[in-house]
Amino acid sequence: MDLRVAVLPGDGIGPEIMSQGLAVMNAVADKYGHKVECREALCGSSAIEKTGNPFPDDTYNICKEADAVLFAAVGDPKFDNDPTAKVRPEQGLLAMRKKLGLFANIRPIQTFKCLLHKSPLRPELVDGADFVCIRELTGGMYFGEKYQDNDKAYDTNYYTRPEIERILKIGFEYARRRNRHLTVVDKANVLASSRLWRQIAKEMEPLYPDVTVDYMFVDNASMRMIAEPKFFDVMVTENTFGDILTDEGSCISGSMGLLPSASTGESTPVFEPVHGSWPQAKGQNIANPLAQILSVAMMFEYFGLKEEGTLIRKAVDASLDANVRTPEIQVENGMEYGTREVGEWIVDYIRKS
Ligand SMILES: NC(=O)c1ccc[n+]([C@@H]2O[C@H](COP(=O)([O-])OP(=O)(O)OC[C@H]3O[C@@H](n4cnc5c(N)ncnc54)[C@H](O)[C@@H]3O)[C@@H](O)[C@H]2O)c1
Ligand SMILES: CC(C)[C@H](C(=O)O)[C@@H](O)C(=O)O
Ligand SMILES: [Mg+2]
Repeated sequence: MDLRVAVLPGDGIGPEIMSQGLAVMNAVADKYGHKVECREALCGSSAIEKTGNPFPDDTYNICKEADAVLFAAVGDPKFDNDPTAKVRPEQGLLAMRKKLGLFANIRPIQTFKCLLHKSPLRPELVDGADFVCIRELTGGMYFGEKYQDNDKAYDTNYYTRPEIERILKIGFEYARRRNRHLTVVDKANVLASSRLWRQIAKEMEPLYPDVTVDYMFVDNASMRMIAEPKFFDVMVTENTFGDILTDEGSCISGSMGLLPSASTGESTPVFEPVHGSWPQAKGQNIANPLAQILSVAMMFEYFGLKEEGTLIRKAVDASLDANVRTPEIQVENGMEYGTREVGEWIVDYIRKS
């Protein structure tokens, strides 16, 4: 297969983890005879510095013309610490999602046997936990009308029926392909937007008689995820709740550096870690590259290249089993491996497989 991939390394640890993601992608492509053509583009803080725009038109065009986008992370403390800054790196990520129509963000939460004890939860609670959060990605408070002055500010949690229907459809269909259990997470006891979500979900239920649906308030869901993560199979929720719940989900897996995602919808899909640019770790070679590498696996799988994805997952499992791990999931008194070394080990494993 010929693939054109737009590469957006972004800020902070972004370029370091992206290098490893690309090395793995190229190793897999070589092995299976795929031709991958990469074009790198600016996004986030580095794009603001060079162009004044966190998602320049050139970047948009490169993404639009590509078959897939590999995105790392954006964000910089100079903006995080200045709430008055009007132009912000994260706007680049949001603009990319909106302009490409990427309304469905697929965030799998999985566990790795050898990392069970790295979770702050008891190993028997997390052992076997495996669910997918389908996060709505182009609506809600992130994109509703906003206002801010010195005395007041608001964000509007705006959703329309078509926006809700299309993401719920993805949730129902995902549940069908898994264990047929869908949890709709909302705050329908308080929010009008959530009540519309719940109303539409109930209307759609009869179309999927084989799927068991339950409705859970987001505060309860955040507790249940920790108390009984194996309860969940597929969860579908709005933009803000999905953002928060999936960071919480990393505690089930054992590290933020383990969660990949796929943002899909109307145009070029984007494959991106759930985590951010972790600016404190920039240049230290300590960031876990696995979220980025597993995002590459999701990219191959998206194009129907199942074996390629499986090989990456096998290589990742093998690296963890061999204790080739970044510091945050390192075994006690184990050898230290950096971002680069973990990536190189995985590339080597793929070449030798
Ligand atoms: N998708 C994105 O680009 C994205 C996502 C979240 C946050 N951000 C931005 O990133 C910046 C930092 O935000 P934050 O500190 O809230 O979130 P963050 O995800 O960057 O980091 C939070 C914590 O997660 C852990 N972590 C993150 N990535 C890791 C990795 N690869 N390996 C190991 N551990 C990892 C670290 O302990 C870190 O302190 C902010 O500017 C924020 O806006 C960007
Ligand atoms: C950086 C930020 C805009 C982004 C979001 O909130 O969607 C991030 O937290 C994520 O989870 O991808
Ligand atoms: Mg987030």
